[in-house]
Amino acid sequence: MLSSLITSGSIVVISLMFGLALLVAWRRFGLERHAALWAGSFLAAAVGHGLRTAGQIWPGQVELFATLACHASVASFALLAWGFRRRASRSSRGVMAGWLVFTVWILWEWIDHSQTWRATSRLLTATGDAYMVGWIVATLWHKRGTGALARWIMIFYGLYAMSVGVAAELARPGGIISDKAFILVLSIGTPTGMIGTGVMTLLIVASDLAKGLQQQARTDALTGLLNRRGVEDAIRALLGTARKAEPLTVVVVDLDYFKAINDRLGHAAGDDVLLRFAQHLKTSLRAHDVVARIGGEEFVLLLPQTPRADAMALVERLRCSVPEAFAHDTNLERVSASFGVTQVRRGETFDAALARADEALYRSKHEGRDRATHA
Ligand SMILES: Nc1nc2c(ncn2[C@@H]2O[C@H](COP(=O)(O)OP(=O)(O)OP(=O)(O)O)[C@@H](O)[C@H]2O)c(=O)[nH]1
Repeated sequence: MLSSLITSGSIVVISLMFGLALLVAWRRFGLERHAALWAGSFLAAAVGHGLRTAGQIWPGQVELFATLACHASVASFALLAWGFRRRASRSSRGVMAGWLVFTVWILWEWIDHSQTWRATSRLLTATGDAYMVGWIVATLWHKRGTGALARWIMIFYGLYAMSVGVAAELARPGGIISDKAFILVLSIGTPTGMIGTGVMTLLIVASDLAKGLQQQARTDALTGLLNRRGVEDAIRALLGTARKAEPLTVVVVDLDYFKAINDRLGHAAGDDVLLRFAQHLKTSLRAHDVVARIGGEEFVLLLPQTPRADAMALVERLRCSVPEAFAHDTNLERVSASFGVTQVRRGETFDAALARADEALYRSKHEGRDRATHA
């Protein structure tokens, strides 16, 4: 009695700790809703195992507590699966439908209260848990990294849920194993599965946070384009192909007399022009071209597989389209941009190519702006 109280009490503490850790992470770091659902999953598990513990303390109510614990277990797995579906932006209808079916079914067994209701409820709970794990594994099936680790942990958890179902079946009154043996399976498997899942969800949360920060570090906050660090990463990937003799063009673009826009209309209007200009660049280029903002009103374009003649034709079209893009805005005088264009040479660093493109841009500015120069 004491040892089983200690076991179920420890499971309550473990699930509470993971639930609270996820809840705090969700609130503190402004995480997406799936983290809250996972926190809910562990808190529901804590409630479920709390009810089991309560059943041991008040044996008179053991059946009521046991059936409520079955509901809490299915709810816990359903919330976990719901979190995974949400994180992957996939529909949770299958999870919800399963949750409803198993809840009603377990409730029905309780109301029916046949001789075998308890064993059947246990079997239903284990099947419901395994069904939810099935959704999680299916959601993670093609994921790499932490997704692959999570998939394996969940496969083991699913196998464990199934073994609980089998044990429940074998422990039916008159079955070949005792109720004690069934409880033993639960006491070993549940804390193991709980710790595995808890560590896994926290790892996923940490890895999502790290990815978000990396993304932020590479992104320009105003325009959402890549920033200087982002473009350096992009060029590193592209230079590999440029070395294989595919022409890679670097273009530096700078808005003309931008200071005058700021001075006349204010900084917010200047920001709006930068944002619209960024969108114009993005929509004017091909999907595999790279657009980045590396300074105040200075942008960089990387045009892979684009030889000099094609690059100059493209840049010329772009240059002519800039005043048109702002023509409808009566507050603005003619908006134009200057361009410096160059090809990345074999074995050359990005900084060297950028410096040459900058020199070409300087010449465009010096020769009257609203023009493109190749270097
Ligand atoms: N609104 C806004 N202005 C910025 C931002 N970053 C830099 N600037 C402003 O951009 C202006 C750039 O001015 P200059 O370097 O003289 O360039 P310009 O007026 O465009 O002149 P040319 O480039 O020679 O044609 C400065 O007034 C900066 O304060 C920004 O994020 N938002």
